[in-house]
Amino acid sequence: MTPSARIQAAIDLLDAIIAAARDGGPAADTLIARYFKERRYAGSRDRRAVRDHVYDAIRRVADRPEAGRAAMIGLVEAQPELAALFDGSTHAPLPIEPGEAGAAAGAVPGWLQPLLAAPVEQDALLGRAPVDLRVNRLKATPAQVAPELPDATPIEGIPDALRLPEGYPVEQSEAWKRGAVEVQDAGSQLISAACGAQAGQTVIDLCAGAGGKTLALAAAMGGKGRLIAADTIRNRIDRLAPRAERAGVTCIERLLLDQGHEARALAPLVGQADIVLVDAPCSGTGTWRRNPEARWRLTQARLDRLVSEQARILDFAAPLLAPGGLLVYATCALTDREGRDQVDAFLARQAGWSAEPIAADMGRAHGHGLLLTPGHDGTDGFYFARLRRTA
Ligand SMILES: C[S@@+](CC[C@H](N)C(=O)[O-])C[C@H]1O[C@@H](n2cnc3c(N)ncnc32)[C@H](O)[C@@H]1O
Repeated sequence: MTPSARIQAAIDLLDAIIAAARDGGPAADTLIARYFKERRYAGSRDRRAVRDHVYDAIRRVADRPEAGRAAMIGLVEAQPELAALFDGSTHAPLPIEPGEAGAAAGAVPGWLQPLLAAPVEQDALLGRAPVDLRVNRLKATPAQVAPELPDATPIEGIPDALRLPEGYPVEQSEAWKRGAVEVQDAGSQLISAACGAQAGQTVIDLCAGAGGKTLALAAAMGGKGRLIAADTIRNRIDRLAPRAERAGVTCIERLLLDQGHEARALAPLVGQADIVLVDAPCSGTGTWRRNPEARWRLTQARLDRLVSEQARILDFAAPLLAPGGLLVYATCALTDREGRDQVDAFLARQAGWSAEPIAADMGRAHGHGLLLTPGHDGTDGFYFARLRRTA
């Protein structure tokens, strides 16, 4: 492909990504993979170059643009050398017309800016994320892993965390293959640690997804106790099985919940749990470093739905705790509605609960919980709180 044809390919892909973001279609990565599957003539350098153009354009624009061409012309402002590639030759985009505007640059969609927690450094939300690892204590110690991953550095404040540079192919390392390390953002590791899970306890990971935090909880429990990983999406929870096998974890029970009727499957667990982790579905505003197109998908209506779903999940989570038990509420969101205010509303709604301070060397206290941000902590953005059942 010529450099100009790569620009046109990026424009075509951006058109598809914009439509998918508007209509709830596939993720950008899926669309890019499909696009190249149908174009075998594109070599690996073409693919990399097109992908870089696409993601540079996505990162630069906060509000979903009208069209791929506007997004790419916007990128020309940041990368003026691209302007000459709009030359109208075969497979190339037409020249940029005088006065033809590109999409405006920005980090956070305008409507969302006032909703983000005040301490959030908004410009840092689109930075490049490193590869964070959690050393799996069931298989190794950080000291044992260090010689296998000489590029890894420790992360202060999180004893089992290591950090590698962005894009490091960790899955090719022996340490990863034998399950001695898991890829997990340092912020996620802090949330699992805040659960304080111990061997022999009954622990429920209520929104377990593919089990990133479940595996961390299992390691903290030394692989002993009752650990239930629940979710409403079967293929997410199914992905946990091979991950648990690689990590050497055998104590996990997987539980598929029926959306809207979760209490049925959870009934035998009422009053049983020492710890329940609610890692709730959320706007993902803290994960834009890895998923910048999420900004083009989020709407006020979707945020409203997420906020009420989080409250509903908290309400069916609460009865699962034994008296004295701990509910950890977490989101990878940085809006106060999903974090601080959600916790305040829970405490106001439910009698017999109190928030506990969180002892951590990272983050900032915010309301009853802790706020982690890319700008302040170098982690993905999270909000989490520890809520104790007192009665
Ligand atoms: C933020 S993700 C969890 C990520 C996961 N804990 C991890 O560490 O990798 C939220 C999860 O909540 C699940 N979820 C959504 N609605 C739910 C519900 N009503 N009950 C339980 N899980 C739900 C979603 O399917 C999704 O997997």
